[in-house]
Amino acid sequence: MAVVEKLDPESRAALGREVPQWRMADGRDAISRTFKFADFNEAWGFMARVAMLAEKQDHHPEWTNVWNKVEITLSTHDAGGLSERDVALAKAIDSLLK
Ligand SMILES: C[C@H](O)[C@H](O)[C@H]1CNC2=NC(N)=NC(=O)C2=N1
Repeated sequence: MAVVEKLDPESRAALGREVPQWRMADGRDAISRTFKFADFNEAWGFMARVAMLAEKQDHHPEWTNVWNKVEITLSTHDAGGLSERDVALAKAIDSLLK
């Protein structure tokens, strides 16, 4: 397994521009975003697509789903915090909505 580095300060400072829809997760070195859909069917379809992205990137979300709401938190367990992998997955997830 390649060593995964935590985000460097410049990349951290750029998060607001790179992934503007994501916020820092409370008390964690992680980013979170909440998605709301019309109903469970839409939410589940979104989760299925995120799951495929996660498998493709070998980078997996921490997530909860309540009916039409999906909350996703991204952090890199192998790095003990945020890494470029989290930014990449967040961008890929956002692109599912376009
Ligand atoms: C063996 C496997 O490649 C690693 O465990 C991957 C899987 N998915 C992962 N997902 C996340 N979020 N962090 C990781 O460190 C991670 N590591």
